[in-house]
Amino acid sequence: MSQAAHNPALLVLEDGRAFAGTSYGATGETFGEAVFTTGMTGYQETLTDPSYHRQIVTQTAPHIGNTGVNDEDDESSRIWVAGYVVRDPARVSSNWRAKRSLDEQLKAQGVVGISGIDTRALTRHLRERGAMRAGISTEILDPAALLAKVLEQPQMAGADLAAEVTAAEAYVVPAEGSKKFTVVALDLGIKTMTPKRMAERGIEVHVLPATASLEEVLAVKPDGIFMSNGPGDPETTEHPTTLLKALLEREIPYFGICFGNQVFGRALGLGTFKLKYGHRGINQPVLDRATGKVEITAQNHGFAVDAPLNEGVETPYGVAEVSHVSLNDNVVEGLKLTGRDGKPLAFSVQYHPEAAAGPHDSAYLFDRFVSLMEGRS
Ligand SMILES: NC(=O)CC[C@H](N)C(=O)O
Repeated sequence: MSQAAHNPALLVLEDGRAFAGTSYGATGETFGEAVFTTGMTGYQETLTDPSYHRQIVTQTAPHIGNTGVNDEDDESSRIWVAGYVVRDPARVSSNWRAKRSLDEQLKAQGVVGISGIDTRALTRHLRERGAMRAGISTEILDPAALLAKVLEQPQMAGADLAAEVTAAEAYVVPAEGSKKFTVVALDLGIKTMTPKRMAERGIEVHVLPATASLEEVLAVKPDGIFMSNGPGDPETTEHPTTLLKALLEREIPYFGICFGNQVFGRALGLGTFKLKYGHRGINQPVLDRATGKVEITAQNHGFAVDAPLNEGVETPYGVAEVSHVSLNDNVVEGLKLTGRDGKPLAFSVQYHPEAAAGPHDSAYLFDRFVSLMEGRS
């Protein structure tokens, strides 16, 4: 190991729990909400998921970095996690696509991390006490001093972050093969794989910044509307929620993923709330209540929609129902709306059917979006 790998680092949680470890990635200090993800693979996709903006992510899998970092698997243009916590980083990257080590990539992008700590104890702590603010430092190694800085940081509840991750300019992802439909995708922190999964099905995707107006959306003459995943508290999504209400009023088919599920819930008049420690990983079981099928899903959410599980909700746009639930804790994992004409109008899921790095059980939802638009064209 290099000399730098032996530099000390400190992780402190806002309730005072501290973990002394070794510097990993960039040196310096960083702050965010401490959360854990249970994915055994896909660390490159995790790191570049904009929904992790302002979060310090710990991997429950102990050995991370084995396959290095390649030029193909990024889910956006940069690493978004605020900090990274790994038990036992790989000393050697081994994969035919690897261009550099994970440690090098973290350093190149200035991402401060810590390794060599008991990530199982950290995960158990977050599971018992809930996700909470944290800091990692290679400079302040006194827990009380770092804790004082952690306590100055903003909470995730109430955080309005979409503007910090959205595209500055609109762009188009062309349909692969012959074009069947045009969709506007509102970018609240969209991942690369999402427009791609639509393009593969003949959809031309117009990705618009989170601030796009109703006029800008309608100017595209979309057959359908999509709203993406994204960081922050769904209670702050006033503009996307107002926009979606206007689009549902016009009976334009809608599909939402993750943040897009929460925006949909709010547009339907439902509330959202913060989960104790959230769902993050690529091994989360979900029940599709219409078919009785269980999907193993990719997830990354700390908030959820509050909806009655066993009765429909009357809304100005039709009747809404809970379509999917988590088999771990019954949290709402999907919503569907039947329009005033009795036909399906909109649906959304709290998890990630685009699922890079898998699993692909939920890819059928993109086909369902195509069918939804066919049913209304
Ligand atoms: N991946 C997402 O879109 C997450 C949505 C929201 N920020 C949450 O944590 O619940």
